[in-house]
Amino acid sequence: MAVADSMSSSTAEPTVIADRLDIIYKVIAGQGGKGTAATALRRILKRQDRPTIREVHAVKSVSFTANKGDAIGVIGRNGSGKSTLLRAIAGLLPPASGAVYTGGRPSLLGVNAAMMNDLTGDRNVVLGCLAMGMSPAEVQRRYDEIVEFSGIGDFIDLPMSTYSSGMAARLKFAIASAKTHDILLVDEALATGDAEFRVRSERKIKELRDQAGTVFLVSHSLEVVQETCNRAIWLDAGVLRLDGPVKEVVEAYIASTRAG
Ligand SMILES: Nc1ncnc2c1ncn2[C@@H]1O[C@H](COP(=O)(O)OP(=O)(O)OP(=O)(O)O)[C@@H](O)[C@H]1O
Repeated sequence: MAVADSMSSSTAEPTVIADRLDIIYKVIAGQGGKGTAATALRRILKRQDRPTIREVHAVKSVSFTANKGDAIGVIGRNGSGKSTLLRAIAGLLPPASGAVYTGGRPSLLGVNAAMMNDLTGDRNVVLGCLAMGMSPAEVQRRYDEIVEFSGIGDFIDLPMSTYSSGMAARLKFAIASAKTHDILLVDEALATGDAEFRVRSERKIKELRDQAGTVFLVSHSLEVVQETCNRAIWLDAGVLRLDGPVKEVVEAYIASTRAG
C-alpha cells in the first residue's frame, strides 16, 4: 500500500486511529409506517409478522492512522460509508466492533449541522462561536472576519430560514473554521459554495493543516479533494479499498469507475 507524504515523516504524530472499525445501523424493516397502533392493527389484519430489525453494515473493518498536518479526502460512491465514517470519528456513532482513538477533540462540520433557523445569521455566528468555546471578547474580535469569509453580505441580518442551502453551508464553514481545530471533519460543505468560495475554503483548510490540525473532507468533487488534500481514503461498500497519496487514490478510483 502506498504511504502518504506525512506518514513517511519520522515526526508523524497520530491524531486519529481507526482500528478495525465496524459501524452497523439497525433499522426497522417493517411494511412501512411507524410503530403506531394503526400499523399494528393493519399488520394483524394482513397476518403479517412483526417488523424485523435489519442491519446495515455501513463501515467494515476500516483501519487507518491520520497524522497531524494530514488533510484526508474520503471518497467513494453514494452509500459507501463516507458520512458514517466521519460521524464515527466524531464519536456520534458507537462502533459495533473495533475502535476509533482520537488525540484531540474532533469537530464535525456537516451540511446538516444544527443552526438556529429562526435566528439571524448574526446571532448564529455569536452562538456558534460561544458554543465552540470562544469568549465573548474573542467572538467580537473574530466577528467581522467570519462574516466577510462567509460572503453572506447583508443577509447576515436576516433569519437563516431565508438562506439558500449554499449560503447556510458557507456560514457554517466560516464559523467552524474561525477556530483552530485539532481534528476538523468536513462533510460536503464545500460542494455547495460557488467557485470563489471554494478557493477561499481550500485556502482555509490548508491553513488549518499548517496549524498542525488534521482535516477529513468528504466530497464527491474529486477536484476539490485533489486541490485540498494530501491523502485520500477510498471507501467501497464500507470497505477501505485504498489509502495513500491523494493523486494515486483518486486515479485508482477514477479507473475503477470507468471500468465498472
Ligand atoms: N441513519 C441511518 N440508518 C440506517 N442506515 C443508514 C443511516 N445512515 C446511512 N445509512 C446506510 O449506511 C450506508 C452508508 O451511508 P453513508 O451515508 O455513510 O454513505 P456515503 O458514502 O456518505 O453516501 P453519500 O455519498 O450518498 O452521501 C448506506 O447503505 C446507507 O443507506
